[in-house]
Amino acid sequence: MSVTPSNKRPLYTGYAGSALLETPLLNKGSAFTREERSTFNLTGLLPPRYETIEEQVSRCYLQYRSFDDAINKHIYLRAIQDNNETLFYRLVQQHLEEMLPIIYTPTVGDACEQFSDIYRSSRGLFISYDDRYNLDDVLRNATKAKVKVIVVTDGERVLGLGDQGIGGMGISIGKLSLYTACGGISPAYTLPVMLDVGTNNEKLLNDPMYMGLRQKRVAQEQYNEFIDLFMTAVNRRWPDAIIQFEDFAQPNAMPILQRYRDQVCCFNDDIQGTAAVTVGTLLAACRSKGVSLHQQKVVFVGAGSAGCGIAEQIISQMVAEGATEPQARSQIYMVDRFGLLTETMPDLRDFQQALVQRSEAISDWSFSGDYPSLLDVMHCAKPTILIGVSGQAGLFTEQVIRAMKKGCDTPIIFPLSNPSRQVEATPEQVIHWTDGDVIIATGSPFAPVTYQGKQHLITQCNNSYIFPGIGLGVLAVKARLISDDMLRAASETLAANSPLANTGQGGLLPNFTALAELSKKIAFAVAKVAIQQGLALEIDDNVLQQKIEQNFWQPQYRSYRRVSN
Ligand SMILES: O=C([O-])CC(=O)C(=O)O
Ligand SMILES: [Mg+2]
Repeated sequence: MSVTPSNKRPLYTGYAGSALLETPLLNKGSAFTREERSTFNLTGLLPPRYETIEEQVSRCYLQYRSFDDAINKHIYLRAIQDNNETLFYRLVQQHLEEMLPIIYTPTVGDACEQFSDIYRSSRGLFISYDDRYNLDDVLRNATKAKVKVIVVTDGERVLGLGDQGIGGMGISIGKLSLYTACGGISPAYTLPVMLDVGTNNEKLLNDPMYMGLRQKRVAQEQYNEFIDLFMTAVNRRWPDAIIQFEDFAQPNAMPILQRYRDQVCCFNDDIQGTAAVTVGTLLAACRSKGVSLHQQKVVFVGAGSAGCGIAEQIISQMVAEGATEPQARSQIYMVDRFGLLTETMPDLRDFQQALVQRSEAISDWSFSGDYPSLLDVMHCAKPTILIGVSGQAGLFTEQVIRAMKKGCDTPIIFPLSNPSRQVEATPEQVIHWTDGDVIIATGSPFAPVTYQGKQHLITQCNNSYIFPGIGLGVLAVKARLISDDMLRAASETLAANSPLANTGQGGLLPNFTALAELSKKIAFAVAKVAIQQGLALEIDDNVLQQKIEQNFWQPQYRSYRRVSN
């Protein structure tokens, strides 16, 4: 069977003249040919030379290099995105490693914080609480007829930067840029959404530039009603779209996921995406060390929904490897603000209750406070894995890391908090404090560290390894829901592609430049599980592979045919 990939087919459009140049999904700028300029009333609107996309990319890159600050590079790239999406993705594709930290973590964090200050042009949907009874109309205003992936945030917990109000739109945009650049989802099918229910960030409320609702976040009951209205309206308008929840605050993230995950094709990136990438990276780390995950003792710093989500996924992986569930649970230590979560600790959330340590398990520990501190846990439990999801810089102190190293060889240490400045310890610190005998991965990108003549690559354990592939797989087979087993398939595929585990060399995870190929593999594995679980279209492996390849959008200009409006 040979089918023309979607980007090779001509596109029929009624847009012409300046309207065509102002439509970022269609604009080709100086690459409009002589014939196109004549057919689409563009003659005279552009400099006379006809350029290729490669020539356009060269000019953009030259301009890009003229900016020194990351935030200015970000603003520049976003401007190209809002002017000519094909060119934007071609540029990013050609300079992926250099530009991902600019359009995504860590610079996207600054862009969220400064969102109103650097605002240039509209993108996506801002759905304000005031419009809650008008949602059908608002969704109609999104000119995209077919939306396949939505990233929605309410901006309450953006990366490790807390409440950013409408600034959260920056993260929805950034995630979707990766869906396209690394997951091959056409930008014509993606929609960033910001649900504006106010902000509790005083600085923003007092900032004359702030462009969101100037009020405190609405009360819980109103909030729940709003989310429900949104989910219902979105499902009515685009019943097949994947909805990715992003950067919701802890008290809402898990309940929203639980509420909708069995009804709508949705997932929470911070809980499930982060869990899937962390488990995949841990599996790779264990394999490269020659040990099994189910033999490890794991300490978490940060027992929020992200930390607990990862812990649960580790437990199910340990069980899949043959551990009993109680055994697996006994090997997980969750440390939060007040210390180790134990069964006597009051006011725990439901999802934390299942992860407490039993009193008898720590009865012979010596510690001075009400609950064991992180350092106490290091001394008494002798963990082999340490994961930071606290959102707080500096929590992995020298004392903590040295205590861990004393208790085990080659500890596995993942300070995952984002962006870079929120990291629990920098890779350089961790490498020094462990005398270079450590396996490390971070959430944000860090440069390699040379210690005693040896170069350590710093793997970026970021959910961007997971979500583009999930999207591609789910869309290939029109999966109805996203199950835990689908996420586990993503983790295992990631681990199976670890350069370090497979060859003893290179990073724990493939380079970002390999993300597109990796996403296709993840998509295949995820889609297969969806089919096996009866959640998707039944198609055979060859057809599935073909669909994934064919659906993978490439940033190339299509030829246009004019139709009358
Ligand atoms: O965006 C990232 O880099 C990872 C993520 O989801 C978060 O930290 O909330
Ligand atoms: Mg996030």
